[in-house]
Parts: sequence; C-alpha cells; structure tokens
Amino acid sequence: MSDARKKVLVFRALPPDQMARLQAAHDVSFADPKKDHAAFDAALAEAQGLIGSSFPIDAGVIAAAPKLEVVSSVSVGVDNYDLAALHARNIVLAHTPGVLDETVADTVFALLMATSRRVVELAALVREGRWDRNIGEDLFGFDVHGKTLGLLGFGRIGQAIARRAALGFGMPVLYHARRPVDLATQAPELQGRANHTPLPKLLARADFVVAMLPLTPQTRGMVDAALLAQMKPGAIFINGGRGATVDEAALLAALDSGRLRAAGLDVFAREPLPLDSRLRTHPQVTPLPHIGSATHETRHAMAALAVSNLLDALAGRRPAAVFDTAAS
Ligand SMILES: NC(=O)C1=CN([C@@H]2O[C@H](COP(=O)(O)OP(=O)(O)OC[C@H]3O[C@@H](n4cnc5c(N)ncnc54)[C@H](OP(=O)(O)O)[C@@H]3O)[C@@H](O)[C@H]2O)C=CC1
Ligand SMILES: O=CC(=O)O
Repeated sequence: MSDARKKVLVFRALPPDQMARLQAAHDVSFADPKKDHAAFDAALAEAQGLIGSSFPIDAGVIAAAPKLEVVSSVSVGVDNYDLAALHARNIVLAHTPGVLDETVADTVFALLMATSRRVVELAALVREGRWDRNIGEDLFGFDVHGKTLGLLGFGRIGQAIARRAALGFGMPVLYHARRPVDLATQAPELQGRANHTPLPKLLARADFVVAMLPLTPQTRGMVDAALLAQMKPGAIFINGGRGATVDEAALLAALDSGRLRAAGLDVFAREPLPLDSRLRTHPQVTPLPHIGSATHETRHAMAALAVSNLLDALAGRRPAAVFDTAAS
C-alpha cells in the first residue's frame, strides 16, 4: 500500500486541535515566512499542501514549490494569491467563505455605530477626566436608525450588513454591484428593503457608505476622489473590505475639507498601518487593526474549514470552498 501521507507547510499558526487533524493525516511543518524565511523556503520546496493567511503567495513563492497541489487560505479574501500562477499549474485554491459573514458584519456595524455616536472620542473624554459638565452640541452624534445605507459590494458579507441595517435599524439599503442580486431566492427578508442602485444615485442619497468589496484589478482604488466627491455632505464612510480599494489620500482630503463627517476603517492599503499614517491619528477616523473576523468562535471555524479544504484536496476530493482561479 502506498503511503498517502503528504508534506504540508503551515505558514500561520493554527489552533492546536486543527494542527492535530493535519498531523494525523500528513507530515506537517510550521514556518512563519515573516520570521524564518529560510525554514519557510526549505519546507516550500517539498510541500504538496500550503495553509495559512496574511502573507503574499506570489508567483515567486509558487515557482519555489514545484510539488504544490493545494493552497488553503484561512481567509475569504484571495488578493494575497497570484491567481494566474496557481491556475497555470492547476493548483487548487481553497478559502473560507460563509463562516465569517455574521462576525464581519458585526464589526462593520460596530464601526458604523462608533463613528456616528463618537464612541471612541467620548470614551477618551471620560477616561482622561475631561467629563466636567454635561456635553454640549459640539459633541452630539448622528442618528443611525432610519438613515440610508449605501453598500459597495452586496455579496455574503454585504447582505449580512444589510440585514442588520434594514431589519434592526429600519434603514433603507441601496447597493452597488455589477449584477443585481435575486432577492426572492437569495435574501427574501431583504425584498423591498434593499435595492440595486446606480452608483451616482447611491452616493447622492446614502448617509453611510460601506465598502465591502474584494480587492481585484477592477476594485483597486475604486473609492477615489471623484467617488468621494459624489457622497452626500456629512456622510460617513466605512471600509470593511480591503484597504487598497480606497485612495487613502483622497479620503483624508475629504475628511479634512469637512465634506465627510467621519470614517471607520478596519483595513488599510498597508497593514500594519504605518506609524506615520495620518489615518492612525486623524480625529475623525476610527481605525481598527483588521479584526473583521477576529472572534474566538469565528477564527476557529475558519481554521477548521481551511483544514477540511486542505485534507479534501490532498485526498483527491473537491473541497467545500474552492476559489475559481480561472474566473479572475
Ligand atoms: N475586514 C475583514 O476582516 C474582512 C474583509 N473581507 C473582505 O471582504 C470581501 C468580500 O467578502 P464576501 O462578501 O464574502 O465576498 P463576495 O464575493 O460574496 O461579495 C463580493 C461583492 O462585491 C461585488 N463586486 C465585486 N467586484 C466588483 C466590482 N468591480 N464592482 C462592483 N462590485 C463588485 C460582488 O458583486 P458582483 O460580482 O455582482 O459585482 C459582490 O456583491 C473579501 O473579498 C475580503 O477582501 C472579508 C472578510 C473579513
Ligand atoms: O480579511 C479577512 C478575510 O477573511 O479575507
């Protein structure tokens, strides 16, 4: 009987129970390429399976892995992977859609609430001992309930955000995507509450614009000065998708000019956010360290799905969540 054990390289730590599942089936090594490049390169040369996240698996990395059969990402976004290079070698790319939708939508809503009600700024006022009288109008917030939400991207996570907005906060939802979603079959609870809307109309009407877009050649820099200039004066911008979909200099200019009320950002063009970035300290920006899916439950569910995907692919079965590298 031939040995079905294969070589797996883990490039970002997995929970112990998920590491154990891999080790029971395959010969597993761990190397963090940001800390030990030599160990990563050595294991890569032999690896048939690769699993991890938050590191660019570019054409060079793929070329250095001649035996690679599957890459399993512990993320839903696949912008860290050279899709063409994977496709050219018929390497399976798996990811983790679905299991993180509700958690990421919660994070986006936390940013929406925090920016509109100035939660971080006012908590700092209390902590720093500056709460010495009833706050005045200068520190009042902006209602969320009943306001119009404009969504850029209306996929799995966008729809989870729309449900919170429409069903929980009575917000009309307008969305922008290349194709309209058939709400009757995909999200009947949003019928009559969410509408596919031409982008200029969405921007002119929305009190909150939330970007929940994947990073692709088409979406890179999509939120630029021209788009921001079409937003309603005093609107709030939230980004829960990918930082590079936004022209950050243009966003800062829109905040500085007073055109936008505030921005809530979970993602940035460069992560971790450089210390000299004005987005880190701008008074109208609520910055988060890319924590969209970062709860114990959801990160564990993502790891478990990614491990299942890898095990299936190495056993010659189709994983539950394959990303179509040909469609990119
Ligand atoms: N902050 C965080 O921690 C997290 C961030 N993310 C990011 O969120 C992204 C979205 O995730 P998910 O909802 O699962 O993805 P989906 O693929 O389900 O949804 C993507 C949406 O974007 C739309 N879209 C794609 N390209 C364009 C375009 N060129 N113009 C307009 N709309 C476009 C799609 O519609 P259509 O194809 O019809 O245009 C669809 O509505 C991920 O790719 C990831 O980058 C995800 C999880 C956590
Ligand atoms: O950013 C997170 C992801 O899962 O994608």
